[in-house]
Amino acid sequence: MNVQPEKMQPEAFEARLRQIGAERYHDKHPFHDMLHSGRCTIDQVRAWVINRYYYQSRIPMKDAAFISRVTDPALRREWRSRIEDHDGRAPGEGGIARWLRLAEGVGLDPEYVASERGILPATRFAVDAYVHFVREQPMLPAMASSLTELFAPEIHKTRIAGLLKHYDFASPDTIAYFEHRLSEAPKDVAFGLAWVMDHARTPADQDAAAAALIFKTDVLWAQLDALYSAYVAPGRIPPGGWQPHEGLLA
Ligand SMILES: O=C(O)c1cc(C(=O)O)c2c(n1)C(=O)C(=O)c1cc(C(=O)O)[nH]c1-2
Repeated sequence: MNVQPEKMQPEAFEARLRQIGAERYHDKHPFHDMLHSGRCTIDQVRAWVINRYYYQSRIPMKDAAFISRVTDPALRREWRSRIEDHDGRAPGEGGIARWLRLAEGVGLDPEYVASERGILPATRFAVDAYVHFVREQPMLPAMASSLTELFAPEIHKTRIAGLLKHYDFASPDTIAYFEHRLSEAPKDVAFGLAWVMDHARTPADQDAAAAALIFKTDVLWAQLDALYSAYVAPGRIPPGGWQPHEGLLA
């Protein structure tokens, strides 16, 4: 006789999702250790800022892809604040503009950074995979893939403290991006988690949500692996990758 797998109770299911973060979130990546403890050179910080820009730039596109599939106006209304958080409501506002202020703070020309030149191939592949995932997968895994943000406030706090302590470029203005995320991310993820808990109605749904979260931790991890390989060890910058003298402020 076939034994049907049992649906996990809400507490156990949430614990399963949190365990994925505990084991796989990119706060454990050695590049983050270096960055937060002041062991990055300025060029390694610049490489991170340039590559991470690509992630930032694609987040509102993936949220727009998500919204484009939503039939419920209430869910669209809820989700669109994510796009506004990144794009702002006027030029110069929002997360992308704040990221470009960080770019300037580390001595990079924001126009160079926004041009997306010098992005590592693996960064592009990983980030594009996230956008495609959200565009193509069923709504439940698409939503669940954003739940890495459950773990983001802790890393943002560590980053704010670490950057302010160790790097001359760090000031409340240059790192304002992270301060804003401290209030934006918990609001988004509280909604996303409640929605996933509510809509994961079968064991297969729960498995799909967990797999989506694992996929997303891979998206984040792969970006840091690419950065580490190009700019830390072995220090092999792939063709087209940013070269440390490029894109600097005059
Ligand atoms: O600095 C980080 O470690 C980090 C991680 C993540 C994440 O967990 O995906 C996001 C962010 N930052 C972030 O700033 C952000 O706007 C964001 C949006 C999303 C998403 O999946 O919708 N993740 C993240």
